[in-house]
Amino acid sequence: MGIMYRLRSTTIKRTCVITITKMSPTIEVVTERATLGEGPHWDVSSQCLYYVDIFGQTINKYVPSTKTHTKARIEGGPVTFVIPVEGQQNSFLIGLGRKIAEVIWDGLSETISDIEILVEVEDEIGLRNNRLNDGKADPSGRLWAGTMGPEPEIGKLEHEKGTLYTLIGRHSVKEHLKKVSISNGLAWNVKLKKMYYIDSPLKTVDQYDYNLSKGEISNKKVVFDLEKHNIPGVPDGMTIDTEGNLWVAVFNGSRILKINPNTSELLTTINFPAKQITAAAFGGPNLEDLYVTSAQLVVDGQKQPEPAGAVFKVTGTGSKGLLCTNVKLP
Ligand SMILES: O=C(O)[C@H](O)[C@@H](O)[C@H](O)[C@H](O)CO
Ligand SMILES: [Zn+2]
Repeated sequence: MGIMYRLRSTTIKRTCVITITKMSPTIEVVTERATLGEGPHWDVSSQCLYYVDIFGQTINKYVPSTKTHTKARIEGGPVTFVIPVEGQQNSFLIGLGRKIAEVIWDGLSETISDIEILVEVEDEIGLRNNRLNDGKADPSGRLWAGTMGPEPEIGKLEHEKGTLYTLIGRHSVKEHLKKVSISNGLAWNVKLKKMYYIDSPLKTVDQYDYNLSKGEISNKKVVFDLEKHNIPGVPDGMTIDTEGNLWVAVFNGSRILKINPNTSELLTTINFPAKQITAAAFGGPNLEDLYVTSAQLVVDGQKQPEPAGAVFKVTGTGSKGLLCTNVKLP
């Protein structure tokens, strides 16, 4: 964005030349179509994007430099997130139904080479049809992941049955929020000591005070309300840029919102040729490319046309992302 002023300094009168370069992001489809693409994570060391197809039950890798896409199928339930384990090649934490597991994958084969279940949550009567959803590592590498209630048909959800957890030991979790409906977007601002969180059906983006060393949240405050802005759909995944602005995917809203959580302002909207936009992550050599996942879920008998389900690469947003943190196994 170039703003240029030319001043005639000798007099009070001034000539002002203002050049405003309007931001014009370009959107490109970079992968084949998933059923429910989710959880994009940029891995700096390998310069590639990892993401999941929740209902396709795959973990996926996209390498921009060679434009190659590989995936491995995992049996045992919906695969809800995939995050590389810090310092351990080929090792990832995944959400698998109600389980958190460590898998070993070389990023090339169509199958994983090993899996170890670390924890199973909500294994009690009344909660067994829940499943995990979004998961992310906070800036210290601590895993946060939450669940959602049963949704036998898309859009017909049992509300307030989920919980938001952190992984505090290799085989144990700690509860942070109960009565969550669809645990979704997570982002952190270390400088401001905030965590941002989305429980989709609330249609809000929430902020919590965040104690990074203890991994504790408090003091909920709504920082953005989609209904107040007449935005259709529900907020899903999100990511944060270097200026502290949030990039929120809107499921059933065909868009990404760039919002300032400190002023509650809507700064930019990017529209996509797919309705079910699920999540976003900055990647690329300078963390300036925004990778956006989407879905092609059939809602009310309606199929989502091409390219729904693909991963989109957005260039020219004028923003730069914060690093996606890999997970540190406790
Ligand atoms: O994308 C996600 O985060 C979740 O898997 C859900 O939000 C589903 O998309 C939704 O439940 C469909 O209705
Ligand atoms: Zn999501």
